Formats: sequence, structure tokens, C-alpha cells
Amino acid sequence: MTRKELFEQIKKKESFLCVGLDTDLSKIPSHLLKEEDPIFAFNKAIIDATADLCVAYKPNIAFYECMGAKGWESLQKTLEYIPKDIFTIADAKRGDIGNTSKMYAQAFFEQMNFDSVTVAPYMGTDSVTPFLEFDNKWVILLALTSNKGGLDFQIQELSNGRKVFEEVLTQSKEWGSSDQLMYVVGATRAESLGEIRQIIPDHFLLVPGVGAQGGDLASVAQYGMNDHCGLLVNSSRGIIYASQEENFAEVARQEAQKLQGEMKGLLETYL
Ligand SMILES: O=C(O)c1cc(=O)[nH]c(=O)n1[C@@H]1O[C@H](COP(=O)(O)O)[C@@H](O)[C@H]1O
Repeated sequence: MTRKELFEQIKKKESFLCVGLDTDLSKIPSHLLKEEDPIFAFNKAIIDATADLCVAYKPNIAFYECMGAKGWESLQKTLEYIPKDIFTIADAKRGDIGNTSKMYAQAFFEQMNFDSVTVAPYMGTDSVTPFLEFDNKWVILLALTSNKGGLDFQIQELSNGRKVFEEVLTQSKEWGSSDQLMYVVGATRAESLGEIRQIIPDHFLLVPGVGAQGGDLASVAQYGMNDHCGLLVNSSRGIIYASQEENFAEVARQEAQKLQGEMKGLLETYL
């Protein structure tokens, strides 16, 4: 999916919501456990209930990989079930020496046909560029993450006066265009969005951390939105585990609707 197509979807749905499919067997409603593939049954119900409200789905690969071959099968079925006009993110946080990164990229872009994959920048240029060699595919590079430990390294100041995450943005924006590169900035780091937008005014940002981690959507939009929205805001647990009863999908829809309603207002204000 191109940047233009993504923006068209955002305008059409009045939403920049990404629903995180962090599907955990120990958290899904017990009546689904009798299904042949409970993980897929859960994801299918969540997708049916939210597809008109969101522009992206982000399965976190850890939740599938931890179940071995069966988990990969549930992931593949989920990916195939997602409507084709919705952006898909393999949240895998990969990145390794060049020839290994190339294999990771083939896994997510060719074998599985995701639109994008999250990548960690720690190993530098040659660990990221193999992911950028695929047409119409996106790299979503970790910049300033939502978790507490994100501050251990990412905000350390370098001898050139930049913080580590600023250096990541400054260098990596030269590796590819804003049509193939996005960045992760946690919703809990909204206070840094102003300075981030100075470095990367055009790029899309994947912003996790609203809902369960307490990030504030209004501040994210105020400081992070650009003239083509430039934001995909993710919520996982806050939507998919809003209820563990039989009506879980209906309640997930209500939670997604709350966020979409807020996003509609923010798009009207800032676009
Ligand atoms: O790359 C990510 O998606 C990510 C980056 C980050 O800084 N923080 C973060 O929470 N995430 C992911 O976003 C999702 C957040 O889930 P909830 O806190 O349940 O909404 C999880 O899948 C995390 O792995």
C-alpha cells in the first residue's frame, strides 16, 4: 500500500486506528478454546467487528511464534482474512547482519505478504537496508519506544549534542524515502513529538501505547499530526480484551468506536 492510498483510507474511514492483534490463548474467552484454531477464531471475530473502524492491523509476532508451527498457521490465516484495503504490520522487531535481515524481509514480505515490518535500528544501516529493497513494502523503525526501559538508551546524549533516538531519525531518514519508512514513537512520549517532527516532518509514525499503557491520543495528534495525518495509533489490549465474555467482539467494537470517534474529531481539528 502506498502512502497516498493509506491517507485515502484514513480520510474515508475518518480514522487512524491500528488494532493490535496480540492474541493470547490465556486471555481469549474460554468458549473459543473448543474451536479447532482458537487464535484465528478470536482474530476473525475481532476483524469482523472492527474492520470498518481501523486502517491497520498489527499482529505482534511473539504471540504467534510462541505456539510454534500452529501459531504461524494462525498468523497466516489471520493475514489472509484481513481485508486488502487495510494496512498490515508484522510487529516482529527484527534486524541483524545484512544477509540475515534479507531472510527476515523475505519471510514477512514474500512468504507472508505483510505490508510492513517493525525493525530495530541498533545494528545500523546494513541491518535495515535489506528490508527497504522490496517494492511497495514498508519498514517501521523503532525510534522512541513507549516502555520504561526505552529511556535507558534512547534519550542518552551523544557527543554531537543529539539524543540517540534523534541520531537514529537523522541518519536513517537518508536510507529510504517517506514512502517506505515509518517510525515507532510511543504515545507515552508525546512530549517529544514536536522535536521529532522537526527532524521527520513527512514520515508516518506508528504510535503504540494508548489504552493499556496510558498514552494520550489528543496530545499525540496535537504534536504529531502532519498534512497527510502521518499517524497510525495502535491499541491492542484496550480493544481486544475489553471483555472476556461471549460478547467480546461487540465490546471490542465499542472500544474501537470510542477511539475512532475521537480520531474523527482530531482529524477535523488538525488536518
Ligand atoms: O513496535 C511496537 O508496536 C511497540 C513499540 C513500543 O514502543 N511500544 C509498544 O507497546 N509496542 C507494541 O504495541 C503493542 C501495545 O499493546 P497495548 O499496550 O496492549 O496496546 C504491543 O504489541 C507492543 O509490543
